[in-house]
Amino acid sequence: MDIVLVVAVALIDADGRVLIAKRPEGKKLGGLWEFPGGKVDPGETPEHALIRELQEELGIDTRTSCLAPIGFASHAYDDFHLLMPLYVCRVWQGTPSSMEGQELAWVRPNRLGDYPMPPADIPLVAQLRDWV
Ligand SMILES: Nc1nc2c([nH]c(=O)n2[C@H]2C[C@H](O)[C@@H](COP(=O)(O)OP(=O)(O)OP(=O)(O)O)O2)c(=O)[nH]1
Repeated sequence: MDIVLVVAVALIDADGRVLIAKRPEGKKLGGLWEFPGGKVDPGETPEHALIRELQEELGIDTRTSCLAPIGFASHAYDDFHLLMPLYVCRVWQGTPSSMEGQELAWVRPNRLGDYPMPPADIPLVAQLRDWV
């Protein structure tokens, strides 16, 4: 089974809320809420992949020193094994807005359970709640 490396980030605003984005309907895991991020390209560091994804998806800029790793998901999907480090980030430039049409939501950590997320994310949400 291929291991796919995906990086994700919990952006946390001044009120302690976390940004999640809704995966488009019709796609794999469509309609579920996820942390911003995506696949790490060959030759790319996880941090640079995340900085790139944040520019592409949300139109914001951050840097490696503003990314703190807090845990990871290791989850067997039917067709691949997901390895996904989760970072938190509290400092960025710009205002996150949906560049790719995904619905966005700022959510208190204790309300994340109201938003259906991919199975890989469930243990990560618990780790995030402990951390925030
Ligand atoms: N960004 C992100 N991806 C997640 C999360 N949880 C989770 O299982 N994933 C999965 C969904 C996708 O299979 C993969 C992310 O890759 P991607 O963002 O490039 O995915 P995609 O669906 O656009 O691409 P693809 O799988 O259709 O090729 O990781 C999460 O919280 N954030």
